[in-house]
Formats: sequence, C-alpha cells, structure tokens
Amino acid sequence: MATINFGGVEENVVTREEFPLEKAREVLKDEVIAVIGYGVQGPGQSLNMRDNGFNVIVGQRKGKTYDKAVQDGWVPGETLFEIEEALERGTIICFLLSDAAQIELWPTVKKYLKPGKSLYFSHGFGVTYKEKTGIVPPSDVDVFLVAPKGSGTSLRRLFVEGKGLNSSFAIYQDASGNAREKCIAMGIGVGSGYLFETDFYKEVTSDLTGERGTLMGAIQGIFAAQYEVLRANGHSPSEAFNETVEELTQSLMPLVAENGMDWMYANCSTTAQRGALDWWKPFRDATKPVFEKLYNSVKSGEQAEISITRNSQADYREKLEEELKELRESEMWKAGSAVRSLRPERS
Ligand SMILES: NC(=O)C1=CN([C@@H]2O[C@H](COP(=O)(O)OP(=O)(O)OC[C@H]3O[C@@H](n4cnc5c(N)ncnc54)[C@H](O)[C@@H]3O)[C@@H](O)[C@H]2O)C=CC1
Ligand SMILES: CC(=O)[C@](C)(O)C(=O)O
Ligand SMILES: [Mg+2]
Ligand SMILES: [Mg+2]
Repeated sequence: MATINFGGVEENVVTREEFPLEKAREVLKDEVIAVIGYGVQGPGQSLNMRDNGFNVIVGQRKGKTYDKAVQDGWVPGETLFEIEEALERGTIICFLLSDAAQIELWPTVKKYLKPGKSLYFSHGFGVTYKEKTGIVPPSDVDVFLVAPKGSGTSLRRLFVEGKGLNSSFAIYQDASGNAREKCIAMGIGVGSGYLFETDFYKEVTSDLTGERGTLMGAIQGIFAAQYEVLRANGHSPSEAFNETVEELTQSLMPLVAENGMDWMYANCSTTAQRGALDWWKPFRDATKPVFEKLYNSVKSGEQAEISITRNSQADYREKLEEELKELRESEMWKAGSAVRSLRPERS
C-alpha cells in the first residue's frame, strides 16, 4: 500500500499500480459476483465489472428496472435472474438495494449466505445500524464494503471515459483470511481509481454527513439563500441564477476540481479574491453550528432512523418525487433549466 501524506497526516491508499486489474481478476477468478438490485449503484458497478472481465450476474425483481437490465445487455436465465436465484448462484453477494429496502430482503439474503460466501455492501449503513436494520451477518462469511464516492451514474460515465472514481473500502468480517484481497479486487473491478481504507462506522457517518451537508443539502440551502436575496433586491431570475449556480458549475468548480480553491481564486479578479477571502470565514462561522447539529444527529442514529422510517413507507418513491418536483418547479431551478438550454453546446 502506498503511504500518502494528506496535508500533514499519513494515510494508506491502495493504487491501481500495486493492485492491477489482472491481479483483481486472478483473485476473483472462481467467484460468481451477484449484484442484487439494479437502481443507481447496481448498473454502474455490474457493468463496469462485466466490462472488466469478471463473472457477474444480476438479481433484480421483475419490473421497470429488470427491463432496463435487459436493455443493458443482461440476459435472462444466463446473467439476469430473479433475486433468489441470483442469491443461490452468487458466491459474492453485492447487496445493492436501497438501505431501507435491505431490511426487508435481509432474511432472504441471509438464507443463501452459506459458509465461504462473501457479503458486499457499498455503504456501512446496514451493519452499523444493526439494531434498526436487523442485518447481522453469519460469522462464517466475509463481509466488506466498497463505497464509490459518487453517484453510480458517474461511476459508469467515468469508467466509459477511461477515468475512475475514488472509493473507500472496509473489512467488517474476515472469515476466510482473504477478505481484504477480495475486497480490494472488487474495488478495482467496479472501476475505482484509488481506494481509501476506512471502517463501516466511519464510512456511514461521514457519508451521511456529506450528502446532507456540502455535497447535497447545504449546497442547495446556500444557493436558495443567495438567490432569494438577489431576487428580493430586484435582480432578474436569470441574473440571480447565473450568479448563484451557473457560473459556479460551469466555470469555477471545474477549476477547483483541477487545482484547488486557491487556484480558482487566483484565476479570478483581485476584486473577487479580496471579497471571497474576507467572506469565507463568516460563512463558515454561520454554518458550523448547523454542521455540528447534523453530525450529532448522524452520530446518534437519528438520521438513519429517519431514512429507514421514511424510505420504508409504501409510497416513499412518490413522496420523494413530489419533493423533487417542488425543487424542479421552484423559480430558481426553472430559471436554471432555461439558462442550461442557452448553453452554446445545447442550442
Ligand atoms: N445511489 C448512489 O449512487 C450511491 C449509493 N450507495 C449505496 O449503494 C447501495 C444501493 O443504493 P442505490 O443504488 O441508490 O439503491 P436504489 O434506491 O437505486 O435501489 C436499488 C434497487 O433496489 C430495488 N428495490 C427497492 N426496494 C426493494 C425491495 N423491497 N425488494 C427488492 N428490491 C427492491 C429497486 O428496484 C432498485 O433496483 C446503498 O447502500 C447506497 O447507500 C453508495 C454510493 C452512492
Ligand atoms: C453519491 C453518494 O456517494 C451518496 C451521495 O452518498 C449517495 O448517493 O448515497
Ligand atoms: Mg457517498
Ligand atoms: Mg450516501
């Protein structure tokens, strides 16, 4: 493993150089990898593994997603099965249902976890919150996770472009003595770039914080706040949207991604730099209490509880869709849709 210094702290990272694809194929050559669930991570991971030359099958209940799997080239009766049949055939069971749905399917999955098989997750959720989920794996199977740090959609897109997404990995239970090798091999197989080691608890608490915070929740909150202030002061929707979102995603964030915040700042005017350097700290100070509240709510299990309760209701998809529609139909995102349509490459 490579030891890399992250801002003064040394951490171990697995690289593709030390664990090349050929090695991953060798480690998993006798395994049948059964991807259970074909939502967002399922397609990304299974297609990448298939293209990487692994022995992969998909288990999905009949319906729209099953049809999507057929469209993606999975063949019923050969590489695509009903969930129980895939569980029976698989030796590495990739439990890629939504975290809430895993609770309902767990008793079925457990039945097929014969000694020597492996149980694979992409989130530390199920076993960390075992009091709430009931997910307690038998002691004679390997249990590990590879959590791509991004949407399954980007995992696939980047793979197709010849790039990779970083993932974290963790071993929860090593019954065979080979859990670590298998886990890393899976990480390489699903198309990860670098693999960062963590444990199930740290993965789930950081992930739940991140998606509720700067990755998804906080970013929408801060966009909405600025947009509302601009609108209240007489700016047009397009001006408010451009100055809140479009410039960030189209121009500035790609620069941050490439070379960091200071470099993005350095490529803006000195007027902008002066202002941004003066204002970032007040924003940090104003939001930090909210992040602390969020982290505590994750740590106490409250966020897991909410996620389980809400996403287990019969109409959870419709409810989520209703709220997404509300966002989509807010003035800000309607303005966004119009602004996007005016991008030179789209018009
Ligand atoms: N969405 C993403 O990009 C990411 C997800 N993860 C993790 O990956 C895992 C899978 O998440 P997603 O792909 O988002 O899941 P998802 O919400 O897209 O659901 C996956 C599949 O579960 C099936 N399903 C739902 N309820 C079911 C039930 N009761 N019985 C049988 N099948 C059912 C759906 O048909 C769907 O095909 C989760 O642990 C999640 O936290 C990790 C990183 C990113
Ligand atoms: C995409 C990802 O990593 C998230 C935001 O944590 C998730 O989809 O759960
Ligand atoms: Mg995540
Ligand atoms: Mg997540």
